[in-house]
Amino acid sequence: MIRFDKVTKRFGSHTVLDALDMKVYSGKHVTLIGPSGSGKTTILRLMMTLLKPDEGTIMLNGEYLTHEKKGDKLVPASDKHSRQIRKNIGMVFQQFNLFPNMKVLRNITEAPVHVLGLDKDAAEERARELLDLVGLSAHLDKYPTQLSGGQQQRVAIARALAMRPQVLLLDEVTSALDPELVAGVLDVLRDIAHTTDITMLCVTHEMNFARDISDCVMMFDAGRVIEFGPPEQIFTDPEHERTREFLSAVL
Ligand SMILES: Nc1ncnc2c1ncn2[C@@H]1O[C@H](COP(=O)(O)OP(=O)(O)OP(=O)(O)O)[C@@H](O)[C@H]1O
Repeated sequence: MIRFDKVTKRFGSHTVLDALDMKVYSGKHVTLIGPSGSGKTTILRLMMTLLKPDEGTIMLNGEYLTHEKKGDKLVPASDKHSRQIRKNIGMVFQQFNLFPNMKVLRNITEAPVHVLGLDKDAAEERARELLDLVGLSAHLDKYPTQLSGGQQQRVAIARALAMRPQVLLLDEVTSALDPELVAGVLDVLRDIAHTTDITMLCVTHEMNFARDISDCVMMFDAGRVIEFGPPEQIFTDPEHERTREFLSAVL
Protein backbone atom coordinates (compact mmCIF):
# COMPACT_ATOMS: atom_id res chain seq x y z
CA MET A 1 0.00 0.00 0.00
CA ILE A 2 1.05 3.56 -0.75
CA ARG A 3 0.16 5.84 2.11
CA PHE A 4 0.42 9.62 2.33
CA ASP A 5 -0.14 10.98 5.84
CA LYS A 6 -0.72 14.72 6.17
CA VAL A 7 1.71 15.50 3.35
CA THR A 8 2.29 19.20 2.78
CA LYS A 9 4.44 20.51 -0.06
CA ARG A 10 5.14 24.20 -0.57
CA PHE A 11 7.03 26.05 -3.24
CA GLY A 12 7.89 29.36 -1.58
CA SER A 13 4.64 30.74 -0.21
CA HIS A 14 2.54 28.54 -2.53
CA THR A 15 1.11 25.50 -0.76
CA VAL A 16 0.71 22.89 -3.49
CA LEU A 17 -0.28 19.94 -1.30
CA ASP A 18 -2.09 20.72 1.90
CA ALA A 19 -1.95 18.01 4.59
CA LEU A 20 -2.83 15.39 1.97
CA ASP A 21 -4.00 11.98 3.21
CA MET A 22 -4.14 9.31 0.53
CA LYS A 23 -4.09 5.50 0.41
CA VAL A 24 -3.63 3.32 -2.64
CA TYR A 25 -3.93 -0.42 -2.03
CA SER A 26 -1.47 -2.81 -3.69
CA GLY A 27 -2.44 -3.91 -7.17
CA LYS A 28 -4.96 -1.11 -7.63
CA HIS A 29 -4.94 1.33 -10.53
CA VAL A 30 -5.64 4.88 -9.51
CA THR A 31 -5.99 7.87 -11.79
CA LEU A 32 -5.43 11.37 -10.48
CA ILE A 33 -7.50 14.03 -12.21
CA GLY A 34 -7.95 17.71 -11.56
CA PRO A 35 -7.21 21.17 -12.89
CA SER A 36 -3.75 22.20 -13.99
CA GLY A 37 -1.63 23.10 -10.97
CA SER A 38 -3.68 21.05 -8.50
CA GLY A 39 -0.59 19.07 -7.44
CA LYS A 40 -0.93 15.78 -9.36
CA THR A 41 2.61 15.69 -10.76
CA THR A 42 3.96 16.86 -7.41
CA ILE A 43 2.54 13.68 -5.84
CA LEU A 44 4.38 11.48 -8.35
CA ARG A 45 7.61 13.45 -7.92
CA LEU A 46 7.38 13.06 -4.13
CA MET A 47 7.02 9.30 -4.60
CA MET A 48 10.11 9.22 -6.82
CA THR A 49 11.89 11.21 -4.06
CA LEU A 50 12.64 13.88 -6.66
CA LEU A 51 11.01 16.22 -4.13
CA LYS A 52 10.81 16.07 -0.34
CA PRO A 53 7.66 16.93 1.61
CA ASP A 54 7.74 19.89 3.97
CA GLU A 55 5.52 18.00 6.40
CA GLY A 56 4.01 14.56 6.64
CA THR A 57 5.16 11.08 5.68
CA ILE A 58 4.92 8.76 2.69
CA MET A 59 5.06 4.97 3.11
CA LEU A 60 5.30 2.10 0.66
CA ASN A 61 4.28 -1.33 1.92
CA GLY A 62 4.80 -0.41 5.55
CA GLU A 63 8.20 1.23 5.04
CA TYR A 64 8.83 4.94 5.14
CA LEU A 65 9.93 6.41 1.83
CA THR A 66 10.45 9.90 3.17
CA HIS A 67 11.76 9.03 6.62
CA GLU A 68 13.72 6.44 8.49
CA LYS A 69 13.74 5.29 12.07
CA LYS A 70 16.71 6.19 14.27
CA GLY A 71 16.05 4.48 17.58
CA ASP A 72 12.46 5.42 18.33
CA LYS A 73 12.72 8.73 16.42
CA LEU A 74 11.59 9.34 12.86
CA VAL A 75 14.10 11.41 10.89
CA PRO A 76 14.14 12.53 7.23
CA ALA A 77 15.38 9.67 5.04
CA SER A 78 18.97 9.59 3.86
CA ASP A 79 19.47 9.39 0.08
CA LYS A 80 20.62 5.79 0.55
CA HIS A 81 17.40 4.82 2.35
CA SER A 82 15.19 6.58 -0.22
CA ARG A 83 17.04 4.91 -3.11
CA GLN A 84 16.53 1.51 -1.49
CA ILE A 85 12.74 1.91 -1.17
CA ARG A 86 12.43 3.72 -4.50
CA LYS A 87 13.79 0.66 -6.35
CA ASN A 88 10.26 -0.66 -6.04
CA ILE A 89 8.82 2.29 -7.97
CA GLY A 90 9.05 2.89 -11.71
CA MET A 91 8.05 6.05 -13.49
CA VAL A 92 7.28 6.93 -17.09
CA PHE A 93 7.51 10.62 -17.91
CA GLN A 94 5.85 12.79 -20.51
CA GLN A 95 9.20 13.23 -22.29
CA PHE A 96 10.38 9.60 -22.56
CA ASN A 97 13.85 10.46 -21.07
CA LEU A 98 15.64 7.58 -22.81
CA PHE A 99 19.45 7.46 -22.91
CA PRO A 100 20.09 8.84 -26.42
CA ASN A 101 23.53 7.28 -26.81
CA MET A 102 22.34 3.73 -26.01
CA LYS A 103 20.48 1.36 -28.28
CA VAL A 104 16.99 0.26 -27.28
CA LEU A 105 18.07 -3.04 -25.68
CA ARG A 106 20.75 -1.36 -23.58
CA ASN A 107 18.32 1.38 -22.50
CA ILE A 108 16.30 -1.41 -20.91
CA THR A 109 19.12 -3.51 -19.43
CA GLU A 110 21.18 -0.63 -18.02
CA ALA A 111 19.38 -0.18 -14.67
CA PRO A 112 18.71 -3.88 -13.97
CA VAL A 113 22.44 -4.61 -14.50
CA HIS A 114 23.84 -1.58 -12.66
CA VAL A 115 21.23 -0.95 -9.98
CA LEU A 116 19.87 -4.43 -9.30
CA GLY A 117 23.14 -6.23 -10.14
CA LEU A 118 21.37 -8.58 -12.56
CA ASP A 119 23.51 -10.76 -14.80
CA LYS A 120 23.74 -9.24 -18.34
CA ASP A 121 22.27 -12.28 -20.10
CA ALA A 122 19.31 -12.47 -17.72
CA ALA A 123 18.72 -8.73 -18.14
CA GLU A 124 18.77 -9.09 -21.93
CA GLU A 125 16.36 -12.00 -21.84
CA ARG A 126 13.94 -9.97 -19.72
CA ALA A 127 14.41 -6.93 -22.01
CA ARG A 128 13.52 -9.03 -25.07
CA GLU A 129 10.35 -10.28 -23.35
CA LEU A 130 9.39 -6.71 -22.49
CA LEU A 131 10.09 -5.47 -26.02
CA ASP A 132 7.80 -8.22 -27.23
CA LEU A 133 5.13 -7.03 -24.76
CA VAL A 134 5.34 -3.45 -26.06
CA GLY A 135 5.49 -4.59 -29.70
CA LEU A 136 9.05 -3.47 -30.44
CA SER A 137 11.01 -6.70 -30.84
CA ALA A 138 12.14 -5.61 -34.30
CA HIS A 139 13.71 -2.41 -32.97
CA LEU A 140 16.03 -3.51 -30.19
CA ASP A 141 19.14 -2.59 -32.17
CA LYS A 142 18.10 0.99 -32.94
CA TYR A 143 18.90 4.23 -31.19
CA PRO A 144 15.98 6.16 -29.65
CA THR A 145 16.17 8.91 -32.28
CA GLN A 146 15.47 6.29 -34.97
CA LEU A 147 12.06 5.62 -33.39
CA SER A 148 8.79 7.55 -33.40
CA GLY A 149 7.66 9.28 -30.19
CA GLY A 150 5.12 6.52 -29.55
CA GLN A 151 7.77 3.85 -29.99
CA GLN A 152 10.16 5.74 -27.69
CA GLN A 153 7.45 5.94 -25.06
CA ARG A 154 6.85 2.19 -25.34
CA VAL A 155 10.60 1.64 -24.80
CA ALA A 156 10.34 3.88 -21.72
CA ILE A 157 7.49 1.71 -20.41
CA ALA A 158 9.55 -1.45 -21.01
CA ARG A 159 12.50 0.19 -19.27
CA ALA A 160 10.41 1.02 -16.21
CA LEU A 161 9.03 -2.55 -16.06
CA ALA A 162 12.50 -4.08 -16.38
CA MET A 163 13.14 -3.12 -12.75
CA ARG A 164 10.15 -5.26 -11.75
CA PRO A 165 8.62 -2.40 -9.79
CA GLN A 166 5.68 -2.93 -7.44
CA VAL A 167 4.40 0.50 -8.40
CA LEU A 168 4.29 2.19 -11.79
CA LEU A 169 3.82 5.96 -11.96
CA LEU A 170 2.59 7.40 -15.25
CA ASP A 171 2.80 11.14 -15.72
CA GLU A 172 0.82 12.30 -18.75
CA VAL A 173 2.68 9.76 -20.84
CA THR A 174 0.83 10.56 -24.06
CA SER A 175 0.83 14.36 -23.80
CA ALA A 176 3.93 14.85 -25.94
CA LEU A 177 2.80 12.46 -28.69
CA ASP A 178 1.25 13.14 -32.06
CA PRO A 179 -2.41 12.13 -31.87
CA GLU A 180 -2.02 9.09 -34.12
CA LEU A 181 0.61 7.61 -31.78
CA VAL A 182 -1.44 7.87 -28.59
CA ALA A 183 -3.58 4.74 -29.07
CA GLY A 184 -0.56 2.40 -29.41
CA VAL A 185 0.89 3.56 -26.10
CA LEU A 186 -2.45 3.41 -24.28
CA ASP A 187 -3.08 -0.12 -25.62
CA VAL A 188 0.23 -1.28 -24.15
CA LEU A 189 -0.66 0.28 -20.79
CA ARG A 190 -4.16 -1.23 -20.84
CA ASP A 191 -2.57 -4.61 -21.44
CA ILE A 192 -0.20 -4.13 -18.50
CA ALA A 193 -3.03 -2.93 -16.26
CA HIS A 194 -5.19 -5.91 -17.12
CA THR A 195 -2.53 -8.64 -17.04
CA THR A 196 -0.21 -7.74 -14.15
CA ASP A 197 -0.73 -7.06 -10.46
CA ILE A 198 1.34 -3.89 -10.54
CA THR A 199 0.01 -0.88 -8.62
CA MET A 200 -0.52 2.05 -11.01
CA LEU A 201 -0.77 5.73 -10.23
CA CYS A 202 -1.62 7.61 -13.33
CA VAL A 203 -1.95 11.29 -14.21
CA THR A 204 -3.69 11.61 -17.54
CA HIS A 205 -6.01 13.77 -19.57
CA GLU A 206 -7.17 10.68 -21.50
CA MET A 207 -10.46 10.14 -19.73
CA ASN A 208 -11.50 7.07 -21.75
CA PHE A 209 -8.23 5.42 -20.82
CA ALA A 210 -8.78 6.38 -17.17
CA ARG A 211 -12.24 4.84 -17.35
CA ASP A 212 -10.84 1.60 -18.81
CA ILE A 213 -7.99 0.95 -16.42
CA SER A 214 -8.88 2.61 -13.12
CA ASP A 215 -10.22 0.97 -10.02
CA CYS A 216 -10.44 4.42 -8.53
CA VAL A 217 -10.38 8.00 -9.79
CA MET A 218 -9.27 10.73 -7.40
CA MET A 219 -10.26 14.30 -8.08
CA PHE A 220 -7.77 16.91 -6.84
CA ASP A 221 -8.36 20.53 -6.26
CA ALA A 222 -5.95 22.94 -4.60
CA GLY A 223 -3.77 20.17 -3.19
CA ARG A 224 -6.53 18.07 -1.66
CA VAL A 225 -8.56 15.07 -2.77
CA ILE A 226 -12.07 16.45 -2.98
CA GLU A 227 -13.70 13.19 -4.02
CA PHE A 228 -12.80 9.70 -5.16
CA GLY A 229 -14.59 6.60 -6.34
CA PRO A 230 -14.88 4.08 -9.16
CA PRO A 231 -14.65 5.66 -12.63
CA GLU A 232 -18.27 4.89 -13.49
CA GLN A 233 -19.37 6.95 -10.50
CA ILE A 234 -16.92 9.86 -10.83
CA PHE A 235 -17.43 10.21 -14.57
CA THR A 236 -21.19 9.86 -14.62
CA ASP A 237 -22.41 11.02 -11.25
CA PRO A 238 -19.82 13.13 -9.42
CA GLU A 239 -20.89 14.58 -6.12
CA HIS A 240 -18.76 17.67 -6.08
CA GLU A 241 -19.51 20.76 -8.13
CA ARG A 242 -15.77 21.26 -8.87
CA THR A 243 -15.58 17.74 -10.31
CA ARG A 244 -18.61 18.39 -12.51
CA GLU A 245 -17.06 21.63 -13.78
CA PHE A 246 -13.71 19.98 -14.46
CA LEU A 247 -15.25 17.00 -16.28
CA SER A 248 -17.51 19.13 -18.39
CA ALA A 249 -14.43 21.03 -19.57
CA VAL A 250 -12.40 17.92 -20.45
CA LEU A 251 -14.92 15.28 -21.55
N1 LIG B 1 9.85 22.94 -8.77
C1 LIG B 1 8.86 23.83 -8.63
N2 LIG B 1 9.10 25.09 -8.22
C2 LIG B 1 8.10 25.96 -8.05
N3 LIG B 1 6.79 25.70 -8.27
C3 LIG B 1 6.50 24.46 -8.70
C4 LIG B 1 7.50 23.46 -8.91
N4 LIG B 1 6.91 22.31 -9.32
C5 LIG B 1 5.58 22.60 -9.38
N5 LIG B 1 5.33 23.88 -9.01
C6 LIG B 1 4.02 24.50 -8.93
O1 LIG B 1 3.19 23.66 -8.15
C7 LIG B 1 1.86 23.64 -8.64
C8 LIG B 1 1.41 22.20 -8.86
O2 LIG B 1 2.15 21.66 -9.92
P1 LIG B 1 1.88 20.18 -10.46
O3 LIG B 1 2.81 20.01 -11.63
O4 LIG B 1 1.96 19.19 -9.37
O5 LIG B 1 0.38 20.33 -10.96
P2 LIG B 1 -0.48 19.34 -11.86
O6 LIG B 1 -1.76 19.13 -11.13
O7 LIG B 1 0.32 18.11 -12.18
O8 LIG B 1 -0.73 20.23 -13.14
P3 LIG B 1 -0.77 19.84 -14.71
O9 LIG B 1 -2.06 19.10 -14.93
O10 LIG B 1 -0.74 21.18 -15.38
O11 LIG B 1 0.47 19.03 -14.98
C9 LIG B 1 1.87 24.50 -9.89
O12 LIG B 1 1.37 25.76 -9.54
C10 LIG B 1 3.32 24.57 -10.27
O13 LIG B 1 3.61 25.78 -10.93
